[in-house]
Amino acid sequence: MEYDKILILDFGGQYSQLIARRIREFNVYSVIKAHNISLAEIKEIDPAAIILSGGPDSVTLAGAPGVNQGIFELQIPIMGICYGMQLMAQLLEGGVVEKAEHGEYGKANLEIFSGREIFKDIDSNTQVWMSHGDHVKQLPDGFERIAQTDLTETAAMADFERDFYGLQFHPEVNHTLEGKTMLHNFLFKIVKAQASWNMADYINEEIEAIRNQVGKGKVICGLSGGVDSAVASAIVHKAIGDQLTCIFVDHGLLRKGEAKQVRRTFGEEFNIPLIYVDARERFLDKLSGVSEPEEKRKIIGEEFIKVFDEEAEKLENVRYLVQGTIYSDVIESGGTEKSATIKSHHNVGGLPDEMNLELVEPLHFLFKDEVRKIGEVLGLPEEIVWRQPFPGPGLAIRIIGNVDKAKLNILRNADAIIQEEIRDAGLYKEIWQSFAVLPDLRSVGVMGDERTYGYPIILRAVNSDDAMTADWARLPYELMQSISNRIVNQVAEVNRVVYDITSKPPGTIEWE
Ligand SMILES: Nc1ncnc2c1ncn2[C@@H]1O[C@H](COP(=O)(O)OP(=O)(O)OP(=O)(O)O)[C@@H](O)[C@H]1O
Ligand SMILES: O=c1[nH]c(=O)c2[nH+]cn([C@@H]3O[C@H](COP(=O)(O)O)[C@@H](O)[C@H]3O)c2[nH]1
Ligand SMILES: NC(=O)CC[C@H](N)C(=O)O
Ligand SMILES: [Mg+2]
Repeated sequence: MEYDKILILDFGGQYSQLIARRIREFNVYSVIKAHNISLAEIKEIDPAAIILSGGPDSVTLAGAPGVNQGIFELQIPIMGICYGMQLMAQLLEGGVVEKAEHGEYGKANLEIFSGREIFKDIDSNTQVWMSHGDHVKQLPDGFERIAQTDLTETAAMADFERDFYGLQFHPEVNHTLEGKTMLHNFLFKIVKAQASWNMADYINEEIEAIRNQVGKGKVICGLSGGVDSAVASAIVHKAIGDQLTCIFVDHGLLRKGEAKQVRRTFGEEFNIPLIYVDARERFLDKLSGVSEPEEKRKIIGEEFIKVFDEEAEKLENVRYLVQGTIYSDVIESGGTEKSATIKSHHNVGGLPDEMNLELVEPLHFLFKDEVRKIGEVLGLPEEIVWRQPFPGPGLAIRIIGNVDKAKLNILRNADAIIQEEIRDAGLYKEIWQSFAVLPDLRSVGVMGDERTYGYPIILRAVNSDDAMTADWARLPYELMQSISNRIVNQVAEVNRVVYDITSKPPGTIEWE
């Protein structure tokens, strides 16, 4: 690979992947490694620059994660972000870090008084996002203070001679309004990187990695009809051709008409063999009487793997399972060392402990909008690339409490009306997800002078960039009225429609 590489050393920060993603957006290659890799490995990577990420630990405590001191002798630019800056200050001669009297969390005004290239084209006062309890008390030799906030004297520091920079705030998050400019300045004015890497290169690298991983072995791919698995299978197919077979599982938790539509679209558009598995009864049996959300997720995750195992057995000599897992699935499932489990995504935290098949996940570190870009580069049809996400556990996590056929029917009918109305209003692509939720309660209504006692349907529609955060969509009133009318009139068991106006956080997109 002949592009400039930016090496990110990870100290367990929540946003380490976001740093990598910002760099990819500038068409520069980046690679994330654990903070403690050896100097020899670093030299092998031969980075054009190193970024030290944030992290939950405190450098003031014994046993805090460190880094090989040799990086400071490589004569390449280094940027430390938050914990990374504190570590730099502690390791370099003369620097002192201590616990601050007060932490600084959230938005802050950064006052810049120097900075040359790193703060080029940025106003001297700009909003940044902070999340720290420690601060740099004394600068290491050769450094100067280049910015401050009300609470933090050294909010940024630089050694212009050696091109070492420390930022106490997080340039990678959107709340740091000029964060992208700062990273851009670092990459192109300081590192002088070439913007020569792109998604096509990503695809080629993945193809090579997949070939190395699977060799001549046979591979199956869980194909759901969603964009992630469509893109994952397309990449794997490019890599290994007819070693790949796709498996589409109908677990009885799909939406109205979905099984048919997926079989048609992929049967026609993809020249990859597709096996359809009718697993409706077995999933519903396993879910019968179960109401706890995490329990449902685990059951579904496990049953998926059983189905994949059985299909693999039939095909013989299959050792690998491709999944369209993306980074938000991993983070929410508590899949990185420090992250908490919000919900066990069936394809990550919901997997059984023992697995026969080895996973192949070419999109593991990407965010959804990047997956869509790859889908476009690969020339996948627009209806696949721009399909709204639909969770693997399907309608089971949109029915609060017990799942049964009667409830599935109600939810399917209500959901189909929402899909149709959103499409007719021309909003399908613009909205991240729009769907119905069926809660486990009923209320009183009056229809045709009769008392009704029926279920409400919760309408959920959100805007998002990457599913990590989301806001409820400001749907036009006429559209909401039309959805409400149609659902109450056409879905017999429903007598009320409500709209969910909660963002994420504090809510999540799905209800379970
Ligand atoms: N019904 C299914 N049959 C086979 N595999 C599935 C099914 N549902 C989900 N999977 C597998 O689980 C992975 C994760 O599901 P997820 O819903 O996150 O992705 P997706 O369906 O590919 O895309 P999207 O998020 O846009 O719906 C899929 O990429 C796929 O590999
Ligand atoms: O494949 C999946 N398996 C799952 O178990 C799962 N749970 C949530 N989702 C989808 O992930 C995104 C974030 O969802 P939440 O805000 O509800 O956590 C949203 O797009 C959800 O639809 C899932 N996808
Ligand atoms: N976000 C961070 O990297 C925090 C660094 C360190 N844990 C602090 O509180 O100062
Ligand atoms: Mg899906």
